[in-house]
Amino acid sequence: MHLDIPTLTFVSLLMGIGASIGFTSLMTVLRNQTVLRIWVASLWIATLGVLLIGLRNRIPDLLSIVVGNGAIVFSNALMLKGIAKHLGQPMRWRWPGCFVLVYIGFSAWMTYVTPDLGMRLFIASLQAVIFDLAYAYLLLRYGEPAIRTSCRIAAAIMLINAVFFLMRAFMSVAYSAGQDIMLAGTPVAATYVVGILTGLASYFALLQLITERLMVDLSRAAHTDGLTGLLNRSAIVAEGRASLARCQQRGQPFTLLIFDLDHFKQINDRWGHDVGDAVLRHVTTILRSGIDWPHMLASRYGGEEFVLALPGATLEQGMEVAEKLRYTLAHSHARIDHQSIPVTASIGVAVARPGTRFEQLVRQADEAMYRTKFDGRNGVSLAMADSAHLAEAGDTRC
Ligand SMILES: Nc1nc2c(ncn2[C@@H]2O[C@H](COP(=O)(O)OP(=O)(O)OP(=O)(O)O)[C@@H](O)[C@H]2O)c(=O)[nH]1
Repeated sequence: MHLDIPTLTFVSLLMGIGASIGFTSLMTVLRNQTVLRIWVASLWIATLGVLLIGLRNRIPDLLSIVVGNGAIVFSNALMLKGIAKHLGQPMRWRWPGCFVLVYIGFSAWMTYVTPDLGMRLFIASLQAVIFDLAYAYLLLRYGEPAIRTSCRIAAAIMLINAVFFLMRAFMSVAYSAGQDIMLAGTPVAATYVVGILTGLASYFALLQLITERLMVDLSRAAHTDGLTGLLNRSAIVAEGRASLARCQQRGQPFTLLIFDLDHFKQINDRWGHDVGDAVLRHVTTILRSGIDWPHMLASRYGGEEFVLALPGATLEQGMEVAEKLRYTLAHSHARIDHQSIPVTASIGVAVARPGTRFEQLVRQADEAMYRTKFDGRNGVSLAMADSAHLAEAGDTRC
């Protein structure tokens, strides 16, 4: 077996074509993954670059060296853009764009003005090192905890890539090669073999990034309400049960609030369902910005009904939170399409007793909430058992 550079370039080309086809077919299934589109474009452009470089001596130098290397550096910039997008970071084209242009200019200079294969190889390797370090930096710096495993693995592969390209930058080129990379000699050929392996690892790293992101997105979608982003009904029941059990084990109190928007049907009937939806989002914003309780669980339980679980909150603290919520909602009209829509809520509060199950607590708070509706809405009521408890203690709030 003779692993010369043309053979290795051909293997790289086949691998690039295979990976590009594979990622393209994946894109047809995962249509809404815009990141995948960017990476697919990057892979095809890199493959084109390898093809043009591989056709050295068969096509003009302008195409083989300048356009070929330009395609590779542009594909690297696209890969960076995709990684930034994957991590939810905006990336402006200014610096990567300048880098690409300077690199292309340099390739042309080193081809036509002062031809120097060694220097060309050195700079080409250095640009790869810079991009690999940039990928790894982004992945380690901005990978959110939920997708950290795939980010760390990908970053490790990119760092190995960077080390490999750094070694290639200092490889000596055979004297007899002249300006032809295909004759650069055994040390450079050996780096091609390593490059094929690390390239393969990079494809798997991309797949892993996409897979972990999809799993996190799916799990989030299964737990959250699409309109408000709050927990959905089944998620609050599951998480509420666990939270209540923890509080009961530690002997801590646990209070639950249910609130239902008043006359919500009238909002829908008068302004339409879109405005109704916007009102639900407005209520969510008030909830998120106005109520700050450690480890609070907030959920849209049904249509215009919300549940708040307050682990560690006593009855009195739960009542305070409920009153604050009622007051804030009643004094913050939803401003939608230049209209000011008054929003009030009827709230029910229940505190867990020893052995109370989460579902029981929800039922008790729900009954209290219906009493608020009955009493004229825009108010707070306690569950029966809790009212009796407060009355015994001489508190008249119930
Ligand atoms: N816009 C919008 N409306 C919803 C959604 N889910 C449920 N609704 C509407 O919420 C309204 C609830 O009406 P009702 O149960 O009569 O309650 P209400 O008008 O708030 O009256 P009270 O609860 O007695 O104060 C219905 O018109 C539902 O169509 C939703 O996701 N978006």
